Amino acid sequence: MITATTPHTPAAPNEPVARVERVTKRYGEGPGAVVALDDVSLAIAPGRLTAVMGPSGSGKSTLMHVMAGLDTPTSGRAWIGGTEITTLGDEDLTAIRRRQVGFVFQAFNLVPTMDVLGNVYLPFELDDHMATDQQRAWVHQLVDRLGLADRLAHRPGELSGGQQQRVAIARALATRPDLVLADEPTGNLDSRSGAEVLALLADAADTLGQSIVMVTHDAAAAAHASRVVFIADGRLVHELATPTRAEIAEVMLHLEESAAARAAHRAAGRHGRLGRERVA
Ligand SMILES: Nc1ncnc2c1ncn2[C@@H]1O[C@H](COP(=O)(O)OP(=O)(O)OP(=O)(O)O)[C@@H](O)[C@H]1O
Repeated sequence: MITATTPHTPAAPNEPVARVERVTKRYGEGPGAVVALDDVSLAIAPGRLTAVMGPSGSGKSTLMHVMAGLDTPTSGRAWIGGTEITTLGDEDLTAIRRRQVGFVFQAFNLVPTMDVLGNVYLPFELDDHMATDQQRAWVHQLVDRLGLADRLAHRPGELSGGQQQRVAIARALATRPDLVLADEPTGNLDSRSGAEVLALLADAADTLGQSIVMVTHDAAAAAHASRVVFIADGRLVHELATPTRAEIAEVMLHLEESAAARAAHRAAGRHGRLGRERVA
């Protein structure tokens, strides 16, 4: 078990570490516009692993991007900790992201020319400050716990996919951010490495109090979460607390069937219109 030695100022107890309120995101204008998020409100409680699930194209990545301040909503508001990010300029937004948010991506996104330690220390460098002694001690605990201690001088190309993702997790946790956002973190891993990575993320939430939001298609991955929220057609439609894999799979099956039925219905409408236009 890791014990944190780095002083950390967490979000106020029981206050959400991130929140969106009545967020809508529309791409394009007129009849071709796509509503990726439709009046979504969600608060992320501290110290938990929260999974966001939904059929393809349901708005999961858009939600994550709005929560991280990587994308601005068409309407509605978003907060990281106590700071409203929807009103911030680019510079302040970048600073908040660097200090308060860690990212884990499907494709690892490590710097190929840097070794493991260089990659893990990157958030400090990007934020233009040297890690303090306490932060260094913390990083060393992390790399130990993540099983990377004997790989510190290796470059990403010399590591397995699972090891690369563990480096990405160490990097995301290094600054003890308020929130870690993980986008399909096991999407490029075999099931054994994927299960290891998920156990590490769940452990980071359980034993370090790290707040993590993970977007995933995979019911087995989401079953590591203490809360699973489901999104369909840009709306939050359901949520489960500490669900089993079977319970998650059942909800997903239902949502995917509904999404397929809606798509078929829309396609039939389009064909009907086209047919009528041809006859006219
Ligand atoms: N930049 C964009 N321009 C236009 N439409 C977009 C853009 N980004 C996303 N969309 C549309 O918004 C909707 C939601 O997309 P999003 O990527 O958030 O879904 P998702 O649930 O993450 O999908 P997947 O699971 O397939 O990655 C989709 O219909 C998508 O085509």
